[in-house]
Amino acid sequence: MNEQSSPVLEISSLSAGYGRFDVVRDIGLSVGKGEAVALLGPNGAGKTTVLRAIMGLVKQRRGLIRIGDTDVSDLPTHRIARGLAAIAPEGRRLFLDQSVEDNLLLGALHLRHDRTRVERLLTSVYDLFPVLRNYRHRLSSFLSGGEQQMVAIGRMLMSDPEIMLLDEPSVALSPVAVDIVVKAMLELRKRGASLLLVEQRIDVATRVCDRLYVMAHGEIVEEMTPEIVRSGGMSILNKYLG
Ligand SMILES: Nc1ncnc2c1ncn2[C@@H]1O[C@H](COP(=O)(O)OP(=O)(O)OP(=O)(O)O)[C@@H](O)[C@H]1O
Repeated sequence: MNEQSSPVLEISSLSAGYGRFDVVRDIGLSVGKGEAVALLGPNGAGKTTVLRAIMGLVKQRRGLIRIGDTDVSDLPTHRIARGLAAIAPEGRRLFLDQSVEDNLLLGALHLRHDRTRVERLLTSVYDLFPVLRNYRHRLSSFLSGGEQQMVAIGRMLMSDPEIMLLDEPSVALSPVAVDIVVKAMLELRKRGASLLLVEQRIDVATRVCDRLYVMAHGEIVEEMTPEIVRSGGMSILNKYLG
């Protein structure tokens, strides 16, 4: 993390899970303002659960989650989604029977009384993904997987959040679409966004992020930088990722 900036997201001693079971335990991590951080790990390690806990989507959670100056540990999802955190979830979760623009506007529901701001945000999404401007009135079901991922990222941007959470945005996409998504994340970084990216692809995580946390069996087991990965850390990552 950039030493000068105070973290935009700070998690300490987080345990969370479903039913009676904690699937993540004693998680501590931070994301600085303007920083991009990756959560890597094998299937079932608990990465998505950490993102869901930040959004308040996992009922059973203990520990501290702070976004900016706000303790969100006990806040309901609809409060967190009002500009504190937003997620581009695994599987995208679009309303496929709705147009591209209607899906985007769903991200800005809490801003609907500020039409100027909503228009500005829409413009910024269409500048990031120009193809969506052409498809704005098209049903989302007619889009390719890559285009649907753009809508999911765009919907996240529409809430103008302090921290953006992306859950495996590269999964099941063509190489060309992965490249577009990576370039979009790099552009978001240029715009000053703070990102927490769940990834299985080490190449995507190292291209986009300043730091990488590795999760296994519900715990954070390593923290490294892309430089460390490139200078020998790959063998450590392979131990966990297979
Ligand atoms: N809604 C749920 N109810 C019960 N258990 C769940 C639920 N969602 C996830 N789990 C379990 O929690 C554990 C962690 O899942 P999670 O989705 O957080 O892992 P992940 O690291 O994101 O993996 P993947 O890459 O496969 O998505 C898994 O054992 C999973 O089966």
